[in-house]
Amino acid sequence: MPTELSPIDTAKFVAAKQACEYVESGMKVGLGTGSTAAWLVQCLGELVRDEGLKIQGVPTSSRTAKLARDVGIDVITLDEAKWLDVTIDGADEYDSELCLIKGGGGAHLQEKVVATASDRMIVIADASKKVDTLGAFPLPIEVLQFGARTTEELVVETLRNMDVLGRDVSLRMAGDAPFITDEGNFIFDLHLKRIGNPRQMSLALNQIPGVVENGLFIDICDVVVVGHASGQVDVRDITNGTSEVIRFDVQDDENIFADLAD
Ligand SMILES: O=C(CO)[C@H](O)[C@H](O)COP(=O)(O)O
Repeated sequence: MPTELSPIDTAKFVAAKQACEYVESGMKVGLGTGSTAAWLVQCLGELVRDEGLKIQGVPTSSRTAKLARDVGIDVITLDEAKWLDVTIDGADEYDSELCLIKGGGGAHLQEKVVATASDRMIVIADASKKVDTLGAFPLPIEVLQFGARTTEELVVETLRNMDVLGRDVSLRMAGDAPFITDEGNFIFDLHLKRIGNPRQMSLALNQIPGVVENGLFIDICDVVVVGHASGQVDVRDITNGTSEVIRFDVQDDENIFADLAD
């Protein structure tokens, strides 16, 4: 583990570190997927190993499950947990109402199931994820492999009536083959450029039978924790309308990064 991080990793790391404040011993914690969530899992692992934090983690992907086990977090399934105290995850975009686009890492189905089964969802992000209007990031939808081409036609048809600026649909690939999710499904990325009405979009997409779940998270996220390369972290909680600014001293590697050094 490097003790010096790039500006973007510093931003992700300080957001993840601050989000650990929401986690207490005895909690069941949803563990997100992606590069920002990976920092969170590492920070929590450190607290488990060195400070006796006792949590049970519910991962949102096979990747996160492996990382969580590797860092010493007690991993359980969502069915074992039934309900979670908090889920902490990254996002591809968030707007002022904390509506999100997720699924850039192909895990939004499990992420949405886990976040919805939690008392609180905390998003950790760098400042580049903030948008005025969702949609510049392609919206992922997870679809059944069965009849995927027909589902694509139905998606294209549905988009005709939507307030968007682009309507291209692409099958997500992993090299020469389609990307396959942990649930064995395909992902279509919808290149919409601007989503005028995310709520309507989410409902319309989920009505198509072959669509398993779309990557819009609406009324799910409670708090956003935004890290900056300077070490500043902005916390906004929409459940109580509070905002807070925290500053980590990123010059002092001993203080901030040493925990993570091998
Ligand atoms: O939704 C996700 C994975 O499905 C991620 O949270 C999202 O893609 C953000 O990833 P990163 O933290 O690497 O920017």
